[in-house]
Amino acid sequence: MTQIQSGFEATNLVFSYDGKPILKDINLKIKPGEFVCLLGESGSGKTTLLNLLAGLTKPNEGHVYWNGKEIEKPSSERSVVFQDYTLFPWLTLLQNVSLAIKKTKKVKGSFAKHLAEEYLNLVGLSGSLHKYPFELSGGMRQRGAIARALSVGADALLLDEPFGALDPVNRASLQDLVLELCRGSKDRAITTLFVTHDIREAVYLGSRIIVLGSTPGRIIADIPLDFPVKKSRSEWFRNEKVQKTIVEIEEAYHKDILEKLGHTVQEGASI
Ligand SMILES: Nc1ncnc2c1ncn2[C@@H]1O[C@H](COP(=O)(O)OP(=O)(O)OP(=O)(O)O)[C@@H](O)[C@H]1O
Repeated sequence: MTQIQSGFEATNLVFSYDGKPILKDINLKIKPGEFVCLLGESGSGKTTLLNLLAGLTKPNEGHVYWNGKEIEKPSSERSVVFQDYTLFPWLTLLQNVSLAIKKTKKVKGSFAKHLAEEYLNLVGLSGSLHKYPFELSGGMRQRGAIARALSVGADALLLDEPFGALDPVNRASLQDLVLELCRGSKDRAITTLFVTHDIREAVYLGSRIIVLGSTPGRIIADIPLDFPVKKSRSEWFRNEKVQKTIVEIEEAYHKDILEKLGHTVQEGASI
């Protein structure tokens, strides 16, 4: 069955590991250019959902589409960035990114190198092209991973807690970089799914937030965001609307916990 909807679409998704239900009744559309942050407590199935959209896993029931075509396997159209740095340790930054370009775009080595340099410049790593991953800080390695993910021409970026291991300063700087790369350009809208445990990070980055409740994972809140333009970070976080949204999301978590303890919560109730 082919869907005409572009971007991501998941319909009636069910997923289990060894008979244990992990995701249930997931119906989700992510429009081209949307930046969706996925929150949910540990074990709620965030990585599993990301893997399904990446094509790394297949659903037991239901369908997952990218630009109207059923997702059967991973594709360079949808790049993934994990928390653990995934650069090849035996290659320099430049070689890591060039190799990805050569493999996916089938271009000559010299052109791949040129393109790789452009992407590494874009993420602020022009001074470290010939360094090996072990010579770089965690933040620099994640910049490299983002450059590599984008350099293959991906239209979708799937990021799984990419900044979870970074200190607050590096984390803030990487957040702004991702915002600029994914949401900054009108010419090339990158559809993004960003998994995080950090509500503030989700609110800062997302154009929409989805919260997964657990056992089994299902969508318990789907919140579109429309905030003022970000100038000063601290000022932005003091904004009343921003603060109200952070509280609303905390309440969604709380509601899920109440439900698990046996309290009645109306199905599909909005928060
Ligand atoms: N390969 C696997 N085999 C069996 N069970 C798995 C496998 N991968 C994940 N699980 C289980 O599936 C459930 C969901 O895992 P998943 O990693 O998707 O959750 P998560 O929300 O991303 O968690 P976290 O926030 O801790 O990363 C967990 O109970 C986990 O133990």
